[in-house]
Amino acid sequence: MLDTSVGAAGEGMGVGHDGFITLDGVEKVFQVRRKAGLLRRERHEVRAVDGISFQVARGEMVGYIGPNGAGKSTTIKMLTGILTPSGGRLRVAGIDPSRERTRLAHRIGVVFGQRTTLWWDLPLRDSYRLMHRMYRIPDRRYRENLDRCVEHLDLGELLDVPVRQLSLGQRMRGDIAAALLHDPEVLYLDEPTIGLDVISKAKVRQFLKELNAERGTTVLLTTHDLTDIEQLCRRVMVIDHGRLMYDGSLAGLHEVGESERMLVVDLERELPPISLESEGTGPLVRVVKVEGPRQWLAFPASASAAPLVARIAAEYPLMDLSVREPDIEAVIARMYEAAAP
Ligand SMILES: Nc1ncnc2c1ncn2[C@@H]1O[C@H](COP(=O)(O)OP(=O)(O)OP(=O)(O)O)[C@@H](O)[C@H]1O
Repeated sequence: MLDTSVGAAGEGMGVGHDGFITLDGVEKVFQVRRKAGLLRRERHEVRAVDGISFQVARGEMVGYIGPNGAGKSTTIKMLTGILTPSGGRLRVAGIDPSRERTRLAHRIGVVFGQRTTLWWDLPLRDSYRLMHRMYRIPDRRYRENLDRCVEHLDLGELLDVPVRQLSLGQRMRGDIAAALLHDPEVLYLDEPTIGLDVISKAKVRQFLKELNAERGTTVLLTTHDLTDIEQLCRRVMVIDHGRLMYDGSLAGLHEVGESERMLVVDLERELPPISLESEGTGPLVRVVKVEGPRQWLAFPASASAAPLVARIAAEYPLMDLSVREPDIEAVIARMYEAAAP
């Protein structure tokens, strides 16, 4: 197991962030029973979160990533008070979530991408009205917040549609609005862009950026999409097997993992492999595959794609181009390899 905070120098090392959200040695152990023979079942422990400590300052937007089963959702559930930690100390805005869950609920918003907090049979509008009453949101504030969400999340045409009839992407936008109607100071987003098309993803990200800039909302974001992190978070924490493995910048994580991003280039015609050299440093890209007019070029994930795109556009007959992020599992696997003796 790697040490915690393998992070990049300087940024976001888990120190120096005053603690609006504070975790100190937090643990969550589940007791499960599993089959051990035809009739016998034995008890066994799952350490979903295994002694995690970090602080998030007010107004920060932090990515919280890791492979499946790493302990991300369990952490978020403890931060909302849904689950009680088995050990350690946890505070959100000075509140112990599991002891004062209702008081905390007025100050936080939560979006679980895989599940909805909306009423399945009701149109969005009615779900929002119920929240208006539940959270006792002043009328004017409610209307302003709803208008803003409707505009930025494109909900106008969806307000009278029952939630069960919405697509996953539409439902997600509806859920994000629901989490924001009461002006939460902290927003937990668990896979908020899952199932969204490229345009909806861009809209949601833009909206979150504005929310953070204008209202200073603190955001903890769990995602499998590294582009979410790249565009929203200066700081990323990586969790694996319930432990904090890294706390720093995304570029730093790519450096530690020596990961690569991929340019997928569509040329006007079939051509020999693209070659981009730079004086002194040698090749800037590595051609991984050529299939007719399409070429796949790998480059270090910590480098900027913009100058490479500009060079390709200037030197080759370019039709189309996209950038693919490395997946989180691959980055983490390389992190382990890099740390192995
Ligand atoms: N209620 C529960 N009872 C028993 N085990 C659980 C429970 N909830 C989670 N776990 C286990 O705890 C571990 C962490 O799960 P968690 O859902 O927090 O992971 P995750 O990082 O959110 O994963 P994913 O990306 O797949 O959502 C997993 O091994 C999971 O099976």
